[in-house]
Amino acid sequence: MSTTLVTGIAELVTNDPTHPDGDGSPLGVIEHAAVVTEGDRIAWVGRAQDAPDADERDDLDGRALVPAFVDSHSHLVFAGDRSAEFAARMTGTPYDGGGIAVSMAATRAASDDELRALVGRRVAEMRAQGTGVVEIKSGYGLSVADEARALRIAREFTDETTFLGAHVVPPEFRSDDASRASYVALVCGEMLQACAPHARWIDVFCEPHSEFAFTADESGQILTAGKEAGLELRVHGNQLGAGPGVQLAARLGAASVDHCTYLTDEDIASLAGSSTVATLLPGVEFSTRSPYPDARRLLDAGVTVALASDCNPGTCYSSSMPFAIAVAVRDMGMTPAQALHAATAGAAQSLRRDDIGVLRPGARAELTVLDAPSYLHLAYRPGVPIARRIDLG
Ligand SMILES: N=CN[C@@H](CCC(=O)O)C(=O)O
Ligand SMILES: [Zn+2]
Repeated sequence: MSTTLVTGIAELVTNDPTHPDGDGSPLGVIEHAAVVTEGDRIAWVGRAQDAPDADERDDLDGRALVPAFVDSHSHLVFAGDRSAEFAARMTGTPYDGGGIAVSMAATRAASDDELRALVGRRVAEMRAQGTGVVEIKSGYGLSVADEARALRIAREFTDETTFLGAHVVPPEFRSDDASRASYVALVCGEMLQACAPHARWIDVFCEPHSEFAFTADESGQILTAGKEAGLELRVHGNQLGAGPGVQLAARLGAASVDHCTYLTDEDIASLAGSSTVATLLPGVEFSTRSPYPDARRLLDAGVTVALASDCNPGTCYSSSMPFAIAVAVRDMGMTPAQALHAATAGAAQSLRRDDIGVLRPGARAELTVLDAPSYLHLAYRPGVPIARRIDLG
């Protein structure tokens, strides 16, 4: 297998605090560094002066190199857009999840090839901004065939696929309580059976503040059925107000609870005593004019925090992890180091992966180069396209 020596790295973020050449911080920063890759894996990391030889060389000419961003929350399988809904929100209309049915109708009407092309374009957009591994959810099909199709297409782009039949109750099941209950039964039964072969994860929009989303009881039923079918758990929780999602996720051992816009002290205590990662989605508060959560409350309590884009047509049509980092630093109380760690190692932990989000021998060679001498520029230069994933494999 061919090896490549990457030189000219002014600043290398390893996320390996134990590296002997590192600064001992959680980012494990090495100055004047080099990296050797072998195929799709990291073979060596250290100071440039100690670097071994390799078949090929790539000189970064004084740039910073970081682990590729891990985008652990996205909804890329959709057709159409909801720009008019966004414009209405900017003049005061609150977000309530009702628009998901609009995207559902457009997505159901699209052909497989149209959806595949749309997802491909969005993944390429992410890669061009420094993202490596991406998680992709279903959730705009909301029928057995349309959810399974969304996951089959998502699987063409990533192994991190998430069944989100419980995104909202679709309009055809909203007439009364019995009809709603029959949708929950469908998600737990036939839909789950059709989708589980194409998914690693199951997720639910647990949100009592939206009439379209799911209660704690319904969410618990759906997550438990998913777990029995061999899927691992994720939760959309506490997005529109304080609610049961965070504590449900912690109790059921979910890998991640995402949004966490509104958190009580009890929510934070339950996360601190669990293995559940709190995934913050700064683009959502930005694009819905919602209050930003205080990431410091979580970090001070010892909770692992991840950042992700939540790229979707409703609450945040941005695929940019550097944007999420910049907003988290500006408005959520994170330091630039905490935000980068959350967008790489934290997000990897939310996917229960130890082979990404870190640059150490044996990890995947998922590398992002910055057109800047330091990772600080990610937040310092918002909106400037300085990050790009490099593929040496
Ligand atoms: N809130 C639930 N789901 C998405 C939004 C989906 C949409 O509005 O289309 C989210 O993560 O914010
Ligand atoms: Zn989401």
